[in-house]
Amino acid sequence: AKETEMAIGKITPKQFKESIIKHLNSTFGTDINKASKKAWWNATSAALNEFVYDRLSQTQKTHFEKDTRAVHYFSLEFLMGRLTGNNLHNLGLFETAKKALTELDIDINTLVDEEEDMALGNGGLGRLAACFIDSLATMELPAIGYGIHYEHGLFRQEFKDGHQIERPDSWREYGNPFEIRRPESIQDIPVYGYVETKFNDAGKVVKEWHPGRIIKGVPWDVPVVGYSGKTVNVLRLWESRATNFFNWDVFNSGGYHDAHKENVESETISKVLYPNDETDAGKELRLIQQYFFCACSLKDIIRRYKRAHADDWSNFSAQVAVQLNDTHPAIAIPELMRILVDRADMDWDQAWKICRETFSYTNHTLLPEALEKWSVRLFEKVLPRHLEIIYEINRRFLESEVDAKWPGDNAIKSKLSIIEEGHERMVRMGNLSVIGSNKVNGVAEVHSALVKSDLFPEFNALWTDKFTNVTNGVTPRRWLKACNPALSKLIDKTVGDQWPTNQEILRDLDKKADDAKFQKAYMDIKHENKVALTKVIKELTDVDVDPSAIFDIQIKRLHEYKRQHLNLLHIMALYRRLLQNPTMDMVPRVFIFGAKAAPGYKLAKDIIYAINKVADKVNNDERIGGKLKVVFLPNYRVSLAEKMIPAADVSEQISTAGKEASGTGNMKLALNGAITIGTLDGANIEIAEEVGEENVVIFGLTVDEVKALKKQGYNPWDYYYGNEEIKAVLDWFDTDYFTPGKPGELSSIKNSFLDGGDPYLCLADFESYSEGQKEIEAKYKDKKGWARSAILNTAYMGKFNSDRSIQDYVDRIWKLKSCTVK
Ligand SMILES: CCc1ccc([C@H](C)CC(=O)N[C@@H]2O[C@H](CO)[C@@H](O)[C@H](O)[C@H]2O)cc1
Repeated sequence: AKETEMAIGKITPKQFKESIIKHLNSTFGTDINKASKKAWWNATSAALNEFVYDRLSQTQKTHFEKDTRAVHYFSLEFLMGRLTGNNLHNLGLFETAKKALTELDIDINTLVDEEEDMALGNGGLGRLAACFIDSLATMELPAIGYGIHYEHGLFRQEFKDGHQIERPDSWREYGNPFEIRRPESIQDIPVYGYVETKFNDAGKVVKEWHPGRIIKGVPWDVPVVGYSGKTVNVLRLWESRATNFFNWDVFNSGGYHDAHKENVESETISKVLYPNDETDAGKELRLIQQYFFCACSLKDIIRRYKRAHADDWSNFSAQVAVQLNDTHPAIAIPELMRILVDRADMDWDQAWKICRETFSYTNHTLLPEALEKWSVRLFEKVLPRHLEIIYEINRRFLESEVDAKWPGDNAIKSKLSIIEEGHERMVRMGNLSVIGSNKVNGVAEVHSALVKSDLFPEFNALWTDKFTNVTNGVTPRRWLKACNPALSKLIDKTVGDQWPTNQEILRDLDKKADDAKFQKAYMDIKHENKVALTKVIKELTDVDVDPSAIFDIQIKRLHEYKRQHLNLLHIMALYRRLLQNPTMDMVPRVFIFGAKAAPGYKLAKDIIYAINKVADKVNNDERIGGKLKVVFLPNYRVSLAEKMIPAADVSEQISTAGKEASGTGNMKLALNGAITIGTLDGANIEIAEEVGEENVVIFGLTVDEVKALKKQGYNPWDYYYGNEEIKAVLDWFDTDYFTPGKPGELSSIKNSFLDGGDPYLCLADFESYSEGQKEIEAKYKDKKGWARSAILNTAYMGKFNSDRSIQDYVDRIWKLKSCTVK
């Protein structure tokens, strides 16, 4: 350990260079003169892994020796992005590697661009999981992330004539230096089949599940390097493989394909990530994905527990906490019950007690279409024994706990029941998660309040202290230290370099908020980052933008409730005002978008097309003198966000109030000095509280006003006929102005606002939004005032550090202790 400590801190660029060359030669069998950039990246990663693996085994050894209680973060998504840069920074080796590579005439920034994103997630939920495991390791908390080792992550997005085209992701094509295959920990997972009811010789009913197929689960470990490299935890991702490699009997009887069929089907389980964000597809394979990784993970946890506790289950929930990242892993609850009751022959009540003490559940969305419900029929087919266990959990819950509080009240019972009656009986994974967990939390104060008042009011009445809030956060290591090195260095010089693990230190920057010298240094860095982004924009879209214009950025998944189409309406209104008055005094503005739409989400794809068509027209319209530019960067992902966020002046957080559970992009953009224009939704409310009303621009209806307007009946036509600008802009969609020769190609957008009922109240918020944008313009013109606000946003983002979120989980839910790894 001593030499590693020493080695990490003390290795010289020269020694690191030699290590890179050694790995190039001996690990990758490549000669220095023939090495490709990919080879240099692999060799550099191998050189840094020497330190990672050492700390990894140190950490595991220590946790085992101290038999530490640990949290297990169950998530179907981990949106990790790239790891080379992050791991170098967290090991304190980035500058060393930079110098070593420079001596090899390699620019570290181009080298890290060789790495494919580990895009094993859709958006907020998946990225939050990645930030959380970074914080858990940095805070030296024993933790394991559990998920699926998808062969193909989130699709690659290309634009063809402005339309989104999906291409398969192949992150592992060139191998991945940051994963270790662990064949010694393979698990066998049963699915399908039927349940036999038997009586054991004590006359007790025993349930025997005869599975129709066994799937092999192969774990891949991705080291999670904490900042300062003391603790290296694990992210264990399960790959599905077929058990019997080849069914010779079927083959010999001439059925080659059938012989192989089973294999193919088993392997498809971890083949690809479902690209739906906030919309439940309800596909059989998705349910099997959920069960597969939960069953593998629980078996893995129990194997580790038994090493220290054999068959004494009494300490299980004291040693093991499992966090359910939304309802996607909720099947873990009946799976643990099956293991305890059917396999460990435990009586129901004791087993149920252990379950509830072990599991806790985080809700990330209120959208009805995102709440998972599986048909009883499908459950019967895929997981017959689990269905029985769910029925029993439900029966005991309704008959004891619900009836105790609401005797004979069937209405309440049907509301709280895990089973939704009706022509197609459904299993409500949200209700199961609440019933089977000791704690339920939302991800921002307003969201957690709505989870109690709107989503689970009866459960809240039944178990008030079960519900809590943990406002999201983001890791300042990736989202400031690594992605904005120039600003990091300025901060180091100003308040010292301990802020990556103690972000409250940034608060002291507020003393410099009005300091002209510091303002200049701070805004010069913003400008440099904008210049860098103009190059990326040119490379990806061939559009030239002026780095002195306002960079107004909206980056997130494409969804109606996030209202990228409200942003587009305002852009079209601005464009129209400019056409009517080209000399209009307007600070040049570049509206920058990044967003993927779920492949099956038509209107979302239409909105992407519309933004691209409007962009083409506006960007090539001489009459407006380049005052307005619109840019849609393709294939928005973590590594692109790291290039866009440091260059942002304005952060668009314009969701309909009550719809965005929290948001985390809002935190990253504010941390990097962007001024938020947003609604009082999700964490925007807490950001405004922390940075001060004068350092953000709030507009639009509040949560309660949205509810009131919906209640009284919202008619978007009133705004169409009531606001001439809205009418003109909407009518523009019907013409072929933006789609020459193809009138009406964009009409689906207009229709969604009118006939479609404008469900997310874009027209109702348009005027307030437009006023908000004028306020942004006015603020930007006051250079000193703007610089002050930007600096204060960076200074006051301490609350939104994922370390603070994790500390809240530790204090309120997990009751975990940190463990120093010598
Ligand atoms: C069943 C399909 C599906 C897939 C993913 C999801 C996620 C819960 C969607 C998601 O990513 N939600 C986002 O979670 C972030 C982290 O808490 C929040 O900051 C965002 O507001 C929320 O939209 C729902 C439904």
